[in-house]
Amino acid sequence: MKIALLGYGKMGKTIEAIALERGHTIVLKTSKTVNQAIKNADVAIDFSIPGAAVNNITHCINHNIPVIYGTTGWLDQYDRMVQLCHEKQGAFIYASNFSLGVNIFFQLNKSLAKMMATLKDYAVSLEEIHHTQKLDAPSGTAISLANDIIKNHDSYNHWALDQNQEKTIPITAKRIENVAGTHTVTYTSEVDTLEIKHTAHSRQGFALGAVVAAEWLHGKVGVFTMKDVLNIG
Ligand SMILES: NC(=O)C1=CN([C@@H]2O[C@H](COP(=O)(O)OP(=O)(O)OC[C@H]3O[C@@H](n4cnc5c(N)ncnc54)[C@H](O)[C@@H]3O)[C@@H](O)[C@H]2O)C=CC1
Ligand SMILES: O=C(O)C1=N[C@H](C(=O)O)C[C@H](O)C1
Repeated sequence: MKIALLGYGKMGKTIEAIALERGHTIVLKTSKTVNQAIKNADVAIDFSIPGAAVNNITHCINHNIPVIYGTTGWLDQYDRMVQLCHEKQGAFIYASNFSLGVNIFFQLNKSLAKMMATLKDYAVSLEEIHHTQKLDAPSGTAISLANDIIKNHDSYNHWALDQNQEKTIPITAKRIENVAGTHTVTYTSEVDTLEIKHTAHSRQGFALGAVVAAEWLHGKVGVFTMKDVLNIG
């Protein structure tokens, strides 16, 4: 496949190495506004900045290029981009986290939330830890985990960063040098604590997942998720 890399930073470079290993060609790598060279691509993979989301996705969809979208921190525009994709019969996958491990963790989190929903003595909280260059907080993955708890546990209807309020899942975001991404979901009662945790050892898992998603999306029309790609859940 001919791949356009939108965002050629830490993730863009890791994806490039994996894509080349898997026999793909990189026809465009940009860290600025998308340019005309994108017309030669079979698929675009975007790991850039939140402020570029609407422009980059719109540009790809208008040029009929399928989009793998990994950038986090722009979800207020998600429904608008989904609508555009349907209107133009494009192809689009957004995932807050493309790694296989986290997508299994998402399933565990949903099952655990269903089990804990009847156990009113336990209070849930989330913690995410990332490297110090990260622009958004809380992480996209933490937001996905919180939203999945809200859908499956009737004691909660909101999440909030660093706030303890009624019916609200508190999320703590820590920034520590060189941490690729750690997410912990904790249920605490008077008598004990129950925790599930995912620790990324590097960016390899995110990058491999994004390339696998691009291979899967090639030739398809519609809006999909990593659940479709991995056939889980
Ligand atoms: N969904 C997932 O699995 C993962 C998502 N991410 C997300 O990916 C994004 C990028 O992460 P990193 O590579 O660590 O950041 P980074 O800062 O290393 O790279 C971002 C790059 O995008 C460039 N850029 C700025 N404006 C642009 C534009 N308009 N078009 C294209 N590129 C532009 C920047 O110059 C920079 O080179 C973040 O939002 C992060 O949260 C990161 C890891 C995994
Ligand atoms: O910025 C990062 O690095 C990461 N961002 C994603 C997120 O916001 O959840 C995924 C991963 O945790 C790494």
